[in-house]
Amino acid sequence: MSSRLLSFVGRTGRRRLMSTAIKLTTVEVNDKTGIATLTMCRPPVNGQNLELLLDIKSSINEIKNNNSRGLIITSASPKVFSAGLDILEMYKPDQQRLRAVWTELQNVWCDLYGISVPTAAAINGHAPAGGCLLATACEYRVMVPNCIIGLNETQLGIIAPKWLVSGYLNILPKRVAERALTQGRLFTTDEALQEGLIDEIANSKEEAVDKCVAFIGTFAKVNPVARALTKQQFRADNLRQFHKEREQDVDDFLSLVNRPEVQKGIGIYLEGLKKKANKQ
Ligand SMILES: CCCCC/C=C\C/C=C\C=C\CC(=O)SCCNC(=O)CCNC(=O)[C@H](O)C(C)(C)COP(=O)(O)OP(=O)(O)OC[C@H]1O[C@@H](n2cnc3c(N)ncnc32)[C@H](O)[C@@H]1OP(=O)(O)O
Repeated sequence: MSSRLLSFVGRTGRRRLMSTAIKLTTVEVNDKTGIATLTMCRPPVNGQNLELLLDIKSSINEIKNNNSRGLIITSASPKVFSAGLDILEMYKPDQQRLRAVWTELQNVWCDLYGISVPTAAAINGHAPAGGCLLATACEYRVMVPNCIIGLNETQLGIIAPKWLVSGYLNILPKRVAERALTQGRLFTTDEALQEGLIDEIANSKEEAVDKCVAFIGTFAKVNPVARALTKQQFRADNLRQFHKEREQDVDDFLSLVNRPEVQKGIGIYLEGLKKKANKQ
């Protein structure tokens, strides 16, 4: 939960500041299907800052504990599923906060990747980098047309750590994953379908959610314990490896982000994003 300062004029005519708690995710459980939809709501692009990551983590835990039959992750933004890590968190960063951001990204990934109920992503917009990470942590992906998805880290001059790549490797043939990662390729919706990075295309967010519901429905007659243990068997090696390396991974991330040439690169990248947004 993030807290925001709201400014308003009180009866005395003085401007007052009020601190309110604003949740950056919502969880809605459908009474009929028992499926929970986790929606990210951090405009404009669901940039993954510390607060959004904490809220995603707490929503996943809520779903774990409320006996939902499945989890669908989607976005409240009309054009973007998630633009990945909020680049502002990495620019001239406060060190403790930067450490917390990466730790929470790790937490979100392992909670979503490891949850026992069926998971699906209704990708209702662009999903680069950390957006792709969330989608590939799920078991099924449905995406709307004319968007992009992929791990573009090498395009940014950085290496995606192993755990970030492992979702990719669960889905794509090794040959395709290696080429896409070394190129920092962002797939269009059609290309993603062709390569198997997504499972279906839907013409709207609503249709994407419906298709995710239908996927989760395919498990209706499967014993949930047997299903969960089978999923765990497939994912346990990646999770074990991740837990071995997670502390070192945080240190590596911090030292990478703090390098002067990386800081310079992030500054230029941010400028480019802002210029592009102003042109539109
Ligand atoms: C850059 C070097 C990083 C070095 C870090 C070192 C180590 C990290 C190791 C690994 C980390 C990997 C995980 C990551 O997720 S890194 C993040 C990578 N994400 C991206 O490259 C996506 C960038 N965004 C886009 O491509 C487009 O915004 C997008 C296709 C998602 C949407 O396009 P659209 O046209 O709809 O929107 P825009 O006009 O581009 O953006 C609107 C608004 O939002 C701001 N913004 C966009 N993305 C981000 C972001 N990731 N973080 C912060 N802010 C973002 C953009 O600047 C616009 O803002 P404003 O000008 O309106 O204020």
